[in-house]
Formats: sequence, structure tokens, C-alpha cells
Amino acid sequence: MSAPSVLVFATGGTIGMRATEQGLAPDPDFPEILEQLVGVICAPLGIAPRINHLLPPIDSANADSDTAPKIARAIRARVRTHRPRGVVILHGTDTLAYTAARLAFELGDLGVPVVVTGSQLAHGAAGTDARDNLTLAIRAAVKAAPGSPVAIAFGGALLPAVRATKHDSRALTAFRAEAPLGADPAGLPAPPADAIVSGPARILTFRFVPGVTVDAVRAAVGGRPDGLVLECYGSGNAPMARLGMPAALREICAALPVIAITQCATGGVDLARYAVGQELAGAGVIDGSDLTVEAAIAKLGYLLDRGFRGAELRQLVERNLVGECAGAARP
Ligand SMILES: NC(=O)C[C@H](N)C(=O)O
Repeated sequence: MSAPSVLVFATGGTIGMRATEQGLAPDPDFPEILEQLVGVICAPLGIAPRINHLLPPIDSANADSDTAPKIARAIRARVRTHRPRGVVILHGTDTLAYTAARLAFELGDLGVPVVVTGSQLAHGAAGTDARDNLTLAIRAAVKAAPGSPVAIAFGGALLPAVRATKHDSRALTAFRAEAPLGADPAGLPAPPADAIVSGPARILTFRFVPGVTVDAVRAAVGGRPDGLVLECYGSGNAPMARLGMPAALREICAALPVIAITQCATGGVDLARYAVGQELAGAGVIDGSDLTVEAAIAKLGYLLDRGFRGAELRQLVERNLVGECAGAARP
């Protein structure tokens, strides 16, 4: 019988970069360096590594709506063929939490543990975190139970992908999860039989601040997104007393799904609590509970790309599918 294997899938990011006169950029020697690094980590574990690269490697700041779905498709295809014990994805830290959250939905039923990592410092930099993060990720991926949720391994911590956020642009402990995974997830829904999908859906966000006008809210959908996440105050409040705000939000909600989340790091939205929150709900805004902004974008994009629309989409947004709702107040 052949040795169990780990699939390491490199997509770019600082971990695979080196300093150039134009700043940090992909290191053309990284494939060989990675092979060596992974070999040293895998040997004592009795694990055979298989390494693939997404070409070209990107600075994850350049990720777009199809980046995470594309990574998911590539992983599914390779897992089907090679049946690894675990999968490790190397990704830039800038959008790592967005991609990881999306992968938690995309690969939630993969049956093989998936761990996402990267590094704050380039693999060859003094004091780099590349080796430690890679080691943690590989160990976690091969030791986790087959149905484990997608995780992020970074700065010594293992975090649930669908609850994590990049909170520090410099420290090696760059990610954190304010709340744990929600209990009793309902699981991923079967896509509607009649789904016609052109994807990938583009989801944008709009953050309420005191200077917001109705024109600013309308401008947020000027680029024709497929879905919108409203970053509201506190428990889901917005300046509904602005002239024309309820009507503008009603119009937007009639055209595309809109989710309300909170700007606060903990807690969540409760649209029933305040009159302004009830006005938001009345306009058609969906209650995003305690979703992180990354998870809200991931969830809405995933569900739209599976073909869910209207009332069914709303119901699914409000349900805890893979642990993304920490409070899990909803069945
Ligand atoms: N530390 C990093 O990986 C940052 C880099 N700009 C990226 O996201 O690709």
C-alpha cells in the first residue's frame, strides 16, 4: 500500500516571494524551494507530498470573484484523482480570510481536511514565519478527521476559516477568530434543480458612516454587483432618517440580495431591536446575524453561484450552514 499523501497547492502570496527592486514579487525559484521545505516537514510524518502550483502565482490583493471558486475546482479535481489524506493551500494573507471563508462552503463536503496558510514574511527573509506556518498546516491537514471544517493555520493558531479575519498587517499572528464555529451546522444545500447560473457572482460591501448620503448608497450598486453586504452600526442600524433612504434601500433590495452585518467585532445583527433596524428589514434587507464580512461575502457568493434566489436564498442565508453563524441561534 502506498504512503498517505498531502496535497500542497500554492497560489502565490508573500510566502513564495522574494525582494526585488520593484518590491516583493513572486520568486521564480519558489517551486524548488517549496519542494525541499515540504519534503523536510513530511519525511518524519511518513507522508508523501504532492505539490501543485496555480499559475501564474498572484499577490492575493489581485484576487477576484473567481479566485476562490477556481482554487476549489482545482482541489476537487486533484482530490478525486490522488485521494490525499489532507490538503494545504498556500495563499497571500491580504485576501486569505476571504478565500478561506469561501472554501469553507465550496469544499465543506470534500471529505478531506483542507488547511489554508501563508506567511507575513517571504520564505527567505530573516525571521520568516513561512516554515512554521507550513509545518503547522501540513500537520493539521494530515491529522484532522476527514469531515473537519476548512481551517486556517497561521502564527501558531488553527482557526475556523469561516470565522477568521486578518486583524494585523504586521504581526506574525495576523489572523484571529473572535467567536468559535457555530454549533449544529445544517450542512450544504443541494442546488435547485432548475438553476441557471452564469457566475461568478460579484459581491460588494457598503459601510455606513456618519457622512453617508442616499446618493452614496445608490452609488454602491452603480457597478452592478450581484449582491451587497451592508456593514451596519451595532445591532444592525443604519441612518434610515436620511431623506429617501428607505425608498433607495427598497429599490436596491428589489434588484439584488442585500445582507446586513455589524461593524462590531463581536455580537451580531438583530434587526428587530431598534426602529431603524426594523425599517432596514422592512426594506427587504436580510439579517446577517453575526457573520463576519468575509463569511457574508463568501456565503452570498456561494449561494448565488449555486443558483439560489429569492425566498430560498434568504432562508439559506439565515441558516447556519457550515458553522459560519457563531451564535447558531437559528436551526
Ligand atoms: N503576506 C502576504 O501574503 C501579503 C501579500 N500582499 C499577499 O496577500 O499576497
